[in-house]
Amino acid sequence: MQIERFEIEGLLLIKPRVFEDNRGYFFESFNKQDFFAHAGLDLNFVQDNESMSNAGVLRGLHMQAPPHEQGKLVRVVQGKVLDVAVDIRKKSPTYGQYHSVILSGENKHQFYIPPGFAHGFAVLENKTVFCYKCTGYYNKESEFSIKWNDADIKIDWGIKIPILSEKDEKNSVSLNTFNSPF
Ligand SMILES: Cc1cn([C@H]2C[C@H](O)[C@@H](COP(=O)(O)OP(=O)(O)O[C@H]3O[C@@H](C)C(=O)[C@@H](O)[C@H]3O)O2)c(=O)[nH]c1=O
Repeated sequence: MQIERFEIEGLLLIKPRVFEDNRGYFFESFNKQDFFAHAGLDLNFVQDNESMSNAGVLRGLHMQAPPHEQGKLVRVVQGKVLDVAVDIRKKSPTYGQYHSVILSGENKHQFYIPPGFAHGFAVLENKTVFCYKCTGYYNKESEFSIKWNDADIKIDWGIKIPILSEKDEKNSVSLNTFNSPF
């Protein structure tokens, strides 16, 4: 397992060791001990999620407020996404900045997004299966959504008119009107 860090502190890209043979492939998609040894994080995941989306779908930018905040370890089993994390930690020197990575069934990379980030992804291939582990349970009342096309964050999604949920279309707020709970 290899770990890459970025300018925005806390975000991690995990590149697992993949074993390939005549049957196909095998890899450990999560190992608590290894994660602690390599990243120094003793994560306690309580919920696993899976979604499927077609190309052009954009889910995000989502987060849950404390005490229901979530760290997320996200990956793609099949297909490809542009995955984005936006720093919304008020005291962070990189507040309002984002980092994006390509996650695909092919590269098998995983992105760890700690609490204090808004998260979203744009789907680049049909029938993309997206899986993630969360350190907190889903709590509808604590959910917030920031506009995918926020004028201050300026995310380069590579999609002009995405397919959004009704919730993301109607209930997302701009970063400049958002009072971050982090
Ligand atoms: C996220 C979630 C949704 N649901 C339900 C609520 C709703 O009826 C249906 C679809 O929910 P959503 O539209 O919120 O799904 P989605 O837009 O895929 O939400 C997800 O987006 C990505 C970007 C994230 O970061 C996740 O944390 C999560 O917010 O599933 C749960 O029961 N448990 C959950 O953990």
